[in-house]
Amino acid sequence: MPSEKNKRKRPERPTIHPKNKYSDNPPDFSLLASLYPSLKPFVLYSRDGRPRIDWTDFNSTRELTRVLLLHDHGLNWWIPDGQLCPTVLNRSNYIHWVEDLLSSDIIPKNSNDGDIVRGFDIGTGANCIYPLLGASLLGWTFVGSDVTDVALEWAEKNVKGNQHISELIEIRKVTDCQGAISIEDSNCGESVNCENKMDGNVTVVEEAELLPSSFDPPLDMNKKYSGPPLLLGVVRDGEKFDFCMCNPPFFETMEEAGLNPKTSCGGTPEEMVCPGGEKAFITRIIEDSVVLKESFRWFTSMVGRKVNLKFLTSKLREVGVTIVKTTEFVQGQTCRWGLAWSFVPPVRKIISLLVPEKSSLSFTLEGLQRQFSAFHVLQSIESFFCTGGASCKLNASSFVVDITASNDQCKAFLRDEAKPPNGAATCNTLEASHSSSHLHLPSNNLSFQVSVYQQIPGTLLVKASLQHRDGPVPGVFSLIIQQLEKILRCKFCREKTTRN
Ligand SMILES: C[S@@+](CC[C@H](N)C(=O)[O-])C[C@H]1O[C@@H](n2cnc3c(N)ncnc32)[C@H](O)[C@@H]1O
Repeated sequence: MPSEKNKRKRPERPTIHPKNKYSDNPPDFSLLASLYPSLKPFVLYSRDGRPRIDWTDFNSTRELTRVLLLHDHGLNWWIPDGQLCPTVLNRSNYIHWVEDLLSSDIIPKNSNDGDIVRGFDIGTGANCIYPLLGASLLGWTFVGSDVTDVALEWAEKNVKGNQHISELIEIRKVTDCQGAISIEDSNCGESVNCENKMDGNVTVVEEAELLPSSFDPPLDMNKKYSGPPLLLGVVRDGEKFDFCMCNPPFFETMEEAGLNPKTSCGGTPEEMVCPGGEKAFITRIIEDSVVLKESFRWFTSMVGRKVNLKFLTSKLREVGVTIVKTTEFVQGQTCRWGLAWSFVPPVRKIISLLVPEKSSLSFTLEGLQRQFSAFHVLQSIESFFCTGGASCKLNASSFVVDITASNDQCKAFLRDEAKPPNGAATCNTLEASHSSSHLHLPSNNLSFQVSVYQQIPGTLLVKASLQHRDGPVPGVFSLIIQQLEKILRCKFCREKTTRN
């Protein structure tokens, strides 16, 4: 039996970078409402008296963002109706992750510019959130690029409204006339010159891989991104940056953007959608980075879907980067990933920063049948483990199930004849080679937590985390999760889904 003390040590869903202002002090809505009367109408109270925000109301989320930026960052800020409204906490996590990258000694630091850090925010949006946070929190300088008039106009307003940092941020317009530029076009600088006058939950798994530095990059000639330029043609001759960052349009269509009923962060089609979705958008950034490898120390982007993270990571290997790093950002039920790469030869030999044994596993369920929700999947997970006799605790508000299974129960999950939960009787279970009789099973209990996250409508991410990294045999854990995956896919998915 776990002691009372151990019971309390349940792994929390990692949500926030330790350097994030809110990691120890989450926003106090009640206090903020008393200080800022304009927020008052948007702070509601639950039956137990706890203050909360209606995340489904755009005006609430925008007012909260405005107040947090003012109160905690001394920033004046606003966006017009319908534009993408950032959450301060979530966006700060990305900034702090970049800060970690810059301060790590994996690649050499720039010696020329003293301590001035220069960043490039691809698609800064009307909210201009990354330059504002980077400049106010860390004194970084930025170029923030965008294509739409409204984004450019409001990004400028948001910069000019903050005189103390306005010198640090340039808003740069990207035009379609630059769109004709291809990676092979060596005259890209000309188009840029004509435009020169303008402008959650944190790291769970982090990996750094050293890749061979002498690698001839085969360029993918079959580019799918067909929009305006991203880096190549926007970055000017001779410009040097420490990093670029990007929160790309994640989706291919507004239907796919699907508008999560639990939140309303706004977002116009220009902000949310691009042909080919984030995969095409980030692939173009990768292709641009090959040409601009001397201009940036780190290239980074947010990635919305794990399946794309896999694709993009292998794309990076193809183009001959020296380092790839990934991280995970979690906010509420949403998971996003950070992807970073560099062409700079590393100063030290890091083969892998991954924990030696995988204590965290995940898979996606795509093509979820319409009648099923994340909650059905969660219940099915509980039922799978309860049927095998394990002790299960389902937490419906955080979408997690905590499971503790004994040795014998582990065996039961892995036995070929293990009964899948209701409705999945025809699913195959593990192959004979994985039969429990061959396994060295742990002598103590196996405790783990399974979480379900909504990625986009019709796609769920299921994540399982072992409670003790130094605990029982990890092979068993991974086989049990494979078993669970098979059963859930079989029960809930319309078609073949992707393994992560
Ligand atoms: C998802 S929004 C991100 C806005 C903001 N950075 C944030 O995190 O809230 C994507 C932004 O990329 C911009 N965008 C799309 N194509 C672009 C391009 N080729 N160059 C620069 N920005 C682009 C869109 O106008 C939009 O503002």
